[in-house]
Amino acid sequence: DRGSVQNLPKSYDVEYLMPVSLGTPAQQLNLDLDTGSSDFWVFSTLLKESMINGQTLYDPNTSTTSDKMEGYTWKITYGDESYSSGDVYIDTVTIGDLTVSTQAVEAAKVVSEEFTADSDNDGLVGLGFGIINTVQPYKQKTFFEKAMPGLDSPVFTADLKAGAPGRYNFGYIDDDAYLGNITYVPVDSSDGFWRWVSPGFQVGSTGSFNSTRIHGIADTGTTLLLLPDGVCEAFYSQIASAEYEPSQGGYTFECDDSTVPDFYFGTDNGQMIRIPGSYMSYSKTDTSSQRCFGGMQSDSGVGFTIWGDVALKAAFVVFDQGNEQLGWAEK
Ligand SMILES: Cc1ccc(-c2noc([C@H]3C[C@@H](O)CN3)n2)cc1F
Repeated sequence: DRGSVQNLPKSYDVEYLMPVSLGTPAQQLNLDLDTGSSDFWVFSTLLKESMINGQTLYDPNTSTTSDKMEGYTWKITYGDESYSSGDVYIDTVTIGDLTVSTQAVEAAKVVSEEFTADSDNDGLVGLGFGIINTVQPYKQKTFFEKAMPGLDSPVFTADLKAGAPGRYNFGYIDDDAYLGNITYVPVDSSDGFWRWVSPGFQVGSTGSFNSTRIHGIADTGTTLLLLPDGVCEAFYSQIASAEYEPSQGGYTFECDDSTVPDFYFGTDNGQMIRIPGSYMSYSKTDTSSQRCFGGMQSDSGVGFTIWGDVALKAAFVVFDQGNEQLGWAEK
C-alpha cells in the first residue's frame, strides 16, 4: 500500500498543512504533520465556542465509524508552551488515499490561545515515535505506525518547498523528487524523536567545512533552524548588517542585505545539503522596519538542535522508521 498528499505552506512557510479525511461520511480537516511529536489530535465539537476561531471541527457523533475510548484522555505541550487536551475516539483516517481504519483520534476539549489564533490549523498529525504519545491510560500508535505493516516500504518522505506546495509520500520513495543520491544517517529514537548527528557545517560556498558533531532532531513542526550558538555566530558574522537583538528574541539583519551566504550542513561521508541564503530572511521584524528575523536562531533554549522547516525545505527527506534512519538528498 502507499499514499501521497500535497502539503501547502502558510505565509512565511510558518507551517505546512495537508488535507486529511476522518470518519464516515468523510470529514476533511487541514492538519499539520509534525515529526517532533506523536499525538494525532484535532479541533472537535467537544471544544468551548471561545476556543474556536474558524477551524473545521471533527464531530465524532456524526461519524458512523467512531467509537469513544471510554476513560482515555490526552494532554500535550509543545516547544513554544502551547498545549491541547481532550478525549479519544477510534475512527477511520485517510491521508493521500492511504487509510488506517482504527486510528486513535484525539478530540480536543481544550486548546491554548496559540492554537485558537491559528485559524487555518485544524490539528496535528504527530509522526514522531509512539513512545511519546500522551494518551492515558495506554499510549496510542501514530498514523504511520498503524499504516506501516501494510506499506510497500516502511518509510514516509517529506518534500517541503519554499513558498510553494510540496508533498508527503507514504510507503515509497519517488525517485523523480530528488537529485543525485539519498544519503542515510542512523536515528536514535529512544526519546521519541528523529534524532541524528550531523558531522558539521560550512558557511558560504567558499567557506571551510567545520567538523563538529551536531546532535539534533528532524522536526517538520518547527518553523526555524535552531543550531548551537557557535554555529549561529559563524554564520551571522558573515552578514554585514546582522546583529543579535534581545528585544526581537534573536538574530536580525537588513532584509535586503546582499551578503547573506548559503549555509551547508553535513549528512554523511562528505555529502552536504545547501540551504540558500534566501531561506534565512524569515520575516520582517515589524511593519515599518527593513530588518528581518533570521531563519537560523540559537538552540540554547531547547538543549538540542532542531532541523526545522528552514532546513527541511532545502532537502528531500526520507523518514525510514523500518530501519531507524533518515535519508537526505538535494532537490
Ligand atoms: C499553534 C501551534 C503551536 C505549536 C505547534 C507545533 N507543532 O509542532 C511543533 C514542534 C515543536 C515541538 O513541540 C514538536 N514540533 N510545534 C503548532 C501550532 F500550530
